[in-house]
Amino acid sequence: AGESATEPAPDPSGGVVPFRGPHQAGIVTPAQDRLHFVALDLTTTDRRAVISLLQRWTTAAERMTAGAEAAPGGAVNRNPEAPPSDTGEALGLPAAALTITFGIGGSLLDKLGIPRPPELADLPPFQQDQLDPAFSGGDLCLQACANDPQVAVHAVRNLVRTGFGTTSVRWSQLGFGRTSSTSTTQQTHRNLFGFKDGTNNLKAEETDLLDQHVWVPPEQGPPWMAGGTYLVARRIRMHVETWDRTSLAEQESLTGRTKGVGAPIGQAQEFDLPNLGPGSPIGVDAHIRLASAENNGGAKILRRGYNFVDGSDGLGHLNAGLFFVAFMRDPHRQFVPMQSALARRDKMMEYIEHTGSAVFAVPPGLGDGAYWGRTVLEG
Ligand SMILES: C=CC1=C(C)c2cc3[nH]c(cc4nc(cc5[nH]c(cc1n2)c(C)c5CCC(=O)O)C(CCC(=O)O)=C4C)c(C)c3C=C
Ligand SMILES: [Fe+2]
Repeated sequence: AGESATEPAPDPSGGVVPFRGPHQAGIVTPAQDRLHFVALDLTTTDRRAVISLLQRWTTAAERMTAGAEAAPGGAVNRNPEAPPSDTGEALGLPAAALTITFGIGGSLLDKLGIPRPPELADLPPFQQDQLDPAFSGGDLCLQACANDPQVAVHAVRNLVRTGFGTTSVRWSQLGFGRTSSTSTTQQTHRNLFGFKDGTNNLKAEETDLLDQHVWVPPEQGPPWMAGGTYLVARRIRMHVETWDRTSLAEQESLTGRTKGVGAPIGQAQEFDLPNLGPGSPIGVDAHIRLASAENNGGAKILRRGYNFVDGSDGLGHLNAGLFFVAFMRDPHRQFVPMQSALARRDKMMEYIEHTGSAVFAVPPGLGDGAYWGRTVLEG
């Protein structure tokens, strides 16, 4: 009985996700368990230096997503008198479904004299924003997701290291538990309020809806964004201690869903459709009503966020929350109305605080031989 010794054991870490394709990986890829997100600023405006970095980043990222070291020679097989070309902490670890998604901030385009697409205009301020510049903006971003935190951190660390002299880290965020499902094959995980999060998300299998809400069509422009998407990141602190003193009934009514099953209030099962029409048992200020497509002119987004706990705040509270990441065709027609409605009316706002914000253009996926940003920088 049992498995034969010669049978390869299934790779529980998720294997290798293809790096090249029509869209970048890490968007509709089934959400991995861990995140390391970094925003960087250019330290030069020399376009050739930026192109050279993006070429080296692409090569290193493609290697690492395949489970290889960042550069040939790696951690131990090169000149012992020189620093190793890979930092080494992922030696012997599988690829763990690592994806690295690359994004460009409006500020990078300004610095290099490239016109910003209107979708990349700065977000307006929202009521109750408590944004910290130390957690906002950035010329470039790299989103590394994997099923092993060491693999995600290794990827970001080696890319940051490669960028030395051309970029510097502006801010970074670790996430430890996905709060979104991006495929119907995945179970819904829970956020730090204890609720299933990601139930009514766009899913990889809904290709028509992705074309409608996520992927930039060629006619939208600019040409270098066709097949790409825009990423909105919000670092949202959650006051979990206050939430934990709130009754279950109040928690469910604020959310608009039950805590156990995750069903819309008034329904029995998680994936039952919410009744938002006349006589609805879901409150007028419930989170899922305010964020729904019905309340936002039909707008939907692909959420791909992560829980975080960044230690404590020195005042006896966890510095915990949701690192909200979402992909969409146009932040101003999708995220902005949603967040405006939530900031104005969502009673959940009493328990949360938006402390960081950034928007990035995520160009389409790469064909053979192409490097990140080529079509933007070479015209
Ligand atoms: C502007 C967009 C959104 C922000 C910011 C946001 C923050 C946020 N959300 C939760 C918890 C839940 N959100 C849920 C659903 C949901 N949230 C958004 C958008 C934002 N959330 C949307 C579009 C939806 C789907 C609405 C619908 O049509 O049903 C849910 C319910 C489960 C689910 O469908 O995912 C929970 C729970 C927190 C805690 C939070 C900030 C910290
Ligand atoms: Fe939400």
